[in-house]
Amino acid sequence: MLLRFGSKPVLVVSSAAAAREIMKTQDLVFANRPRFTVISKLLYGSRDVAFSPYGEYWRQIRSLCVVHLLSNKRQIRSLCVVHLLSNKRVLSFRAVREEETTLMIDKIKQSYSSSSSVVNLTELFKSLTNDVVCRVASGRKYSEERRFKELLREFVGYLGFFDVGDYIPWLWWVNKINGLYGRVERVAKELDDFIESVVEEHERGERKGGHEDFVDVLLQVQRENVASGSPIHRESVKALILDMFSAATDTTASVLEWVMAELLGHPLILKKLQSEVRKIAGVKQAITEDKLEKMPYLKAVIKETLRLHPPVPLLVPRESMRDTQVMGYNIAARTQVFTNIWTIGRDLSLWARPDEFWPERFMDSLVDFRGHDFEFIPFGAGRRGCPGIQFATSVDELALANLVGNFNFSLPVGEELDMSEAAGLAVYKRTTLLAVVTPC
Ligand code: HEM
Repeated sequence: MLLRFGSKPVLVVSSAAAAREIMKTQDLVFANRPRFTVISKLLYGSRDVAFSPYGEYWRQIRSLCVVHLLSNKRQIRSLCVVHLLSNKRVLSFRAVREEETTLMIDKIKQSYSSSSSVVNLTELFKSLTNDVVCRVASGRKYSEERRFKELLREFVGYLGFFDVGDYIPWLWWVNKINGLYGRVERVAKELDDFIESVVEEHERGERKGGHEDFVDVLLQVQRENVASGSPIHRESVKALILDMFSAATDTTASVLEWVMAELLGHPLILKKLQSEVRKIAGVKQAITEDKLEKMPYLKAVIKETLRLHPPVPLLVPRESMRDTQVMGYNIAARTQVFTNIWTIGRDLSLWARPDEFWPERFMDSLVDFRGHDFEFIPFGAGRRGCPGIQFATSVDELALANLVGNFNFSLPVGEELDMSEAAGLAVYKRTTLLAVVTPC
């Protein structure tokens, strides 16, 4: 569907065939991101990976995050072989994930042994993902620093904000007058102070923590590039750290929230999942990652959740870099593209019983979310596809296995399951997910 929002042409893609055309056949043409005023204020002029325009700078910082840095190019040359988000690197943070998952399980045990057996799962999942991401990114948790959490929440909220001035340029003043830009600048400044202190702490070598974290690696690469005469800007380092915090936390937590909501609404599926997990790992055991490979139903349950509740339902917008044609329609240069994967995931021509939560559809099926099957692209696809797939699925699978392996869940008495969604960059349940949790 081709629309016009003010002065901007906007293409909304709602079929797997059109998504394939945009993210595979013409991936290069649509590899740009539109420029958004609010995002630019928050992310140092879009110096991060997710919102930076397509080009040499984006290629460099993305490869810094994803592939090893052994390029012959002068700009970002490095002797260190790092894969910040590569499978190998993600595996190296296994101990962090296992420790934090065990802490989450202990918190639940404490709650039912002390007062109430009703647990706020939404809060628990946000804390888990926040703690894992903070430890991997900066070597420590900030659970006690409430202001940081509030700032991050405001920051993520603004990332999903629709700014009328981006579409109707002569209305640019509206959000200046109503104070929005002022609030955004205040959040950006406070977050910058915080991230700067994290970076300085690393530079002074004051950080305690066993493993080399994301900030260590970025600073190491920065030092090497200063030596080779092509420095990475300080603001790029800070934008990349913010990308980690914002792209990883809410998306990963939202999957856990939706999967548990679906399981509470489908007790037979929950039972089937529990029996798979307990058969492989035993009852009330701390489940380690090596066991997950033997749990195909668990993986199918997570896939089915991503199909029905993709955390980023319109993907991150793309922009065409030149005039082109998509499925016979003329598309002008600088057209914004939103891919509606929520609709594609429920397309009757692609999925049997599309509105039903039915994980069995993924058993013995080769359909996967890695960007090759365009009927199922919760992480996007192509050049701009999500580099955090392994990171997110490792956290979610481990947490889910431990939850259903250790506990039984039901809805609190008198509570109805509310499956409505709240708007935002990552789509959460509109209401908090509460559950009665009892030992199995
Ligand atoms: C369930 C969790 C997650 C979901 C559903 C998700 C989804 C997405 C989507 C839809 C995109 C845009 C893809 C496109 O334009 O084709 C994206 C981009 C991105 N994601 Fe994720 N993501 C998740 C977790 C993560 C994690 C854990 C990280 C980092 C540790 C991460 C880092 C990024 C980055 C850096 C980009 C921008 C890539 C670029 O523009 O080159 N994501 N993600």
